[in-house]
Amino acid sequence: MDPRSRPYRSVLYIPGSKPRALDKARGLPVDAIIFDLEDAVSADEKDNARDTLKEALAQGGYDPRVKIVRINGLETDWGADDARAVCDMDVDAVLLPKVGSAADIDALAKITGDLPIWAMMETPKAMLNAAEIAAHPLLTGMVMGTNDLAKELQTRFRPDRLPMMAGLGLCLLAAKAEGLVIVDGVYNAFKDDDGLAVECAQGRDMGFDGKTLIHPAQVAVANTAFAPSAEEIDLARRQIAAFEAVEASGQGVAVVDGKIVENLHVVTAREILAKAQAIEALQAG
Ligand SMILES: CC(C)(COP(=O)(O)OP(=O)(O)OC[C@H]1O[C@@H](n2cnc3c(N)ncnc32)[C@H](O)[C@@H]1OP(=O)(O)O)[C@@H](O)C(=O)NCCC(=O)NCCSC(=O)C[C@H](O)C(=O)O
Ligand SMILES: [Mg+2]
Repeated sequence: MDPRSRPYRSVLYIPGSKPRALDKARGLPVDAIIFDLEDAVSADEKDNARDTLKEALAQGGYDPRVKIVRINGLETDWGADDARAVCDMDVDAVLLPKVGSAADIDALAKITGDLPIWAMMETPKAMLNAAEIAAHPLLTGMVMGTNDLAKELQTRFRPDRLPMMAGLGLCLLAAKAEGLVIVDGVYNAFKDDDGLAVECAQGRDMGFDGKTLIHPAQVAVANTAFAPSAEEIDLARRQIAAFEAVEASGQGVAVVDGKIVENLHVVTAREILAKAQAIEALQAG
């Protein structure tokens, strides 16, 4: 199944150590959840968090959201135990932090077998090796780790994210070339809805499938930003209708709102409608 056939507008991190947040997530309208054992969990809590998460997932209540567990790196004291534990959890994928190369994905797959893998793209080495990481046969998704990337690049946080653009662009190219899901990094100021909306719009325009989030208050903004708008849906329908009409008369180019519509635009229009339908189905289900 094409991993991009499901919506990924909102992808919420939930600390695996927080039972209250794990419970809260059962009622949140997010498209996907990253159950976190890495940076949201302190060293003292790591082992307990693994057990707490295992219990929460066994209880269930998270479907139909996509369920992903972010483990600690395999070079840490906890990574291998996390990876073994994930094999016994009912999840869709395992997320490996600080991936540097395709060899890191191979090392995880030795433990997790054929479970789909997602990669945190958050180091300069990952940006430079994005193509080989994306081409790994078990990889189905990428998550931008913009906090770690900023740290490694020694950049300042800027609203336009100019210092990150090269890295974001390389990962987008790699993910799109391989048909992977790719979601944007988090927006740290979780009470600033306006700033979040600006960053979501930028990510959406660049081609990200959605945004990773750290707080329930961010969900609605991301869900709106990454869904096709009513205007986009209307335009897509009119483009398809106009193109089918000219095609029936033996021509290959239609004009809608003063702009040409060719076969390739119709492909995009159909993708927009399919995405809108997938979102509707998710909300209904
Ligand atoms: C940021 C927070 C520490 C704030 O927590 P808190 O003070 O508890 O917030 P609220 O009181 O406003 O919470 C209201 C209710 O919502 C629940 N809650 C809060 N956060 C979450 C969540 N992420 N998922 C589900 N539910 C959540 C609270 O439990 C309250 O519930 P209730 O009492 O029942 O009403 C906190 O939001 C937080 O810890 N967020 C997650 C932080 C995190 O995951 N960080 C790691 C990921 S970011 C990262 O690592 C990026 C990447 O690697 C990079 O490099 O960029
Ligand atoms: Mg990180």
